[in-house]
Amino acid sequence: MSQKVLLNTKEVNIILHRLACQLIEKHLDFSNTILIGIQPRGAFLAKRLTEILKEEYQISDLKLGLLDITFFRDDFRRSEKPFEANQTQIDFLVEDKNVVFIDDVLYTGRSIRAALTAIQSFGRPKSIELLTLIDRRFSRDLPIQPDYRGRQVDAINNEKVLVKWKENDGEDAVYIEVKS
Ligand SMILES: O=c1cc[nH]c(=O)[nH]1
Repeated sequence: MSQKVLLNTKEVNIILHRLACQLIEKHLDFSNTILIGIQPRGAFLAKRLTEILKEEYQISDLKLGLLDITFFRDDFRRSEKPFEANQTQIDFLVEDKNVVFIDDVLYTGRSIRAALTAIQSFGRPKSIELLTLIDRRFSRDLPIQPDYRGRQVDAINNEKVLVKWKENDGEDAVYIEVKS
C-alpha cells in the first residue's frame, strides 16, 4: 500500500475558502438556506465551512444540520456486518428551504441518492444542491453531479481517496492510497 499527497494543508485551506465564497455568491445571506453535512465524514467539511462563513465572512444566520444515511443505503440489507449509524441532527424546518448537501468525497453517487431519500422525512425542500471536496470523476453509478467541487480527480478502482481533518486525523490533507 502506498500513499501520495493530493492536497496539502495549505491547498485544503485555499479550497475551503473558495467553496465558502461560492456558497456566498449563490446563497447571499443564507436566510433561506440550510447546510447539511452527510454523516459521518461530510460533517467535518460542513462544520469547517460553517466556521469560515461565520468567522471570516460574518454570515450570522447559518443553519447547519447533520444527516445520517445508514438506513437509506441501497446495500443496507446486503451487508453481513451490522452498520453503525450516526446521529441525525436537523433542528429546523426543511420545507421550502434551499438545502446544500455537503460531503467529502463524491464517488458512485449512492450516498447522495440515499441522502435525497433520507431528507424527505424532514419536508420538501425548495431545492437541493451538492458540495463536495473531492469529485472522483468517471466513477459514478448514478446520474449525480456536484454543484460545487473542491478538486476533481481521476482515481482508478484500486485507489482510494482519503480526506483527513485536523480535529479527527491530526492534519488537513487529502491522500490517494494505492492498494497493491
Ligand atoms: O475514494 C473514496 C471513495 C469513497 N469514499 C472515500 O472516502 N474515498
